[in-house]
Amino acid sequence: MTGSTPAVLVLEDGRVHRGEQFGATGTAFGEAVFTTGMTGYQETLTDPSYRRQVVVATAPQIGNTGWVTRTGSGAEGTDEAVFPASDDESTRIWAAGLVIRDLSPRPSNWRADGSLEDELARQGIVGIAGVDTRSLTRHLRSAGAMRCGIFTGADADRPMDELVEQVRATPAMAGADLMGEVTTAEPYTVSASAAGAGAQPDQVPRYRVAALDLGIKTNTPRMMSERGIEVHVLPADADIAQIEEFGPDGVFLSNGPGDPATADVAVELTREVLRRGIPFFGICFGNQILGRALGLETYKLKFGHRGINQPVRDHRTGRVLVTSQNHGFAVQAPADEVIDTEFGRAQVAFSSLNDGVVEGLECLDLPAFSVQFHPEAAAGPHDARYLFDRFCELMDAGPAGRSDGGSSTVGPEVPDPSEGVVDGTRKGDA
Ligand SMILES: NC(=O)CC[C@H](N)C(=O)O
Repeated sequence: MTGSTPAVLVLEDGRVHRGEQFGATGTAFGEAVFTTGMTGYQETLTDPSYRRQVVVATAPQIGNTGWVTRTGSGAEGTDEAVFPASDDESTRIWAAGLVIRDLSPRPSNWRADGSLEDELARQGIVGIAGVDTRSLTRHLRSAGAMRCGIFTGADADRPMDELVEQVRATPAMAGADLMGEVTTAEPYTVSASAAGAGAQPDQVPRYRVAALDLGIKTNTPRMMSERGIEVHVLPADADIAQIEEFGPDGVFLSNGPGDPATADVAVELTREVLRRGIPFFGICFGNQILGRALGLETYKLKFGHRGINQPVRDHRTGRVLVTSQNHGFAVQAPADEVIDTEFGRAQVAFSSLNDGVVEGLECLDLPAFSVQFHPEAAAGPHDARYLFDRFCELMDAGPAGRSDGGSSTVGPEVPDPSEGVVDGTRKGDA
């Protein structure tokens, strides 16, 4: 760390923290949000959901695990087998800036081939170290997440009113429509892994899924691939015709940045999926969109849930899961009652054990569910990975209303079956 360049973090309410610049020099603006993970900064920074957010790490020392970019072939019997993939959750850092207390003087991780500081500099991301992140976090908890700016070098000495004014001129997170900035330009396919769920090579893929990329993390298609799912990742503006084109067994909606209240197009698409009874799974932004498709509202949380140590209760099993989370908005729904929707009955299926916030939804008359937390768990505990298996079970049962049955417990009624309903067979089944 250079340590010689001053930097200042300025919040929109006028609070100021002075520190030292690290990573890139310059100016960064975004919503100041804190994350409680002790590890996992690489996955956090490269998660597209952090677009336009300045991440405050509550863990006091950051950088210890360096930066892991090298990818291996995964070939058995070689060193490469143990690091088949980098820890990046996308192709770049999306967070707008990073606020920490101490930067680790050098990484200590046999997998790392770079350092956090070098990577921030390389990607032009401004960091500030030497901040009392405990006091800052307490402030964000009581005052709420808010806009901020990091200014480095000579800018750090400019008159404070000017800096605060500059921060206040930046757009707020409420009302932000950001998924178009992070989604893939072109569709792509992640093939099913032959080893997936013990599948025989001639049974791969076991399922084909259309995944709408609202800011998808790399580990999500990977989790699906490992279960024998061929994942067709589509840009955020894909329509129902593009999805139906390849007759998927299921539709997936990813995590993503911004305010779910702006995601009208994805909400309408989800309603089309529900009308057709196609098995549906959503994560994070995808949960908020399913909520809205069912007629529920979303709202902004005061400071959100971020980190890899967030406790959640699975209402179906009573199990407590420690989960990875990153959300600033949530679905408004009654926790303990069945909700009547246009698409039949639905209910809250998961809730936060910290504050009771809705952490997941399920439809009772259609094969559709979603979670506000991150079962792909990158970086995070693996408690919730079984939810990908739950999605597979829904796909095994097939679409709601399928005439050849299946083992589904979901009701046979499809509220409004449209033409072109998928019949549960895959192209490869003929
Ligand atoms: N990780 C996500 O998908 C976040 C969803 C949404 N942008 C929120 O902050 O709540």
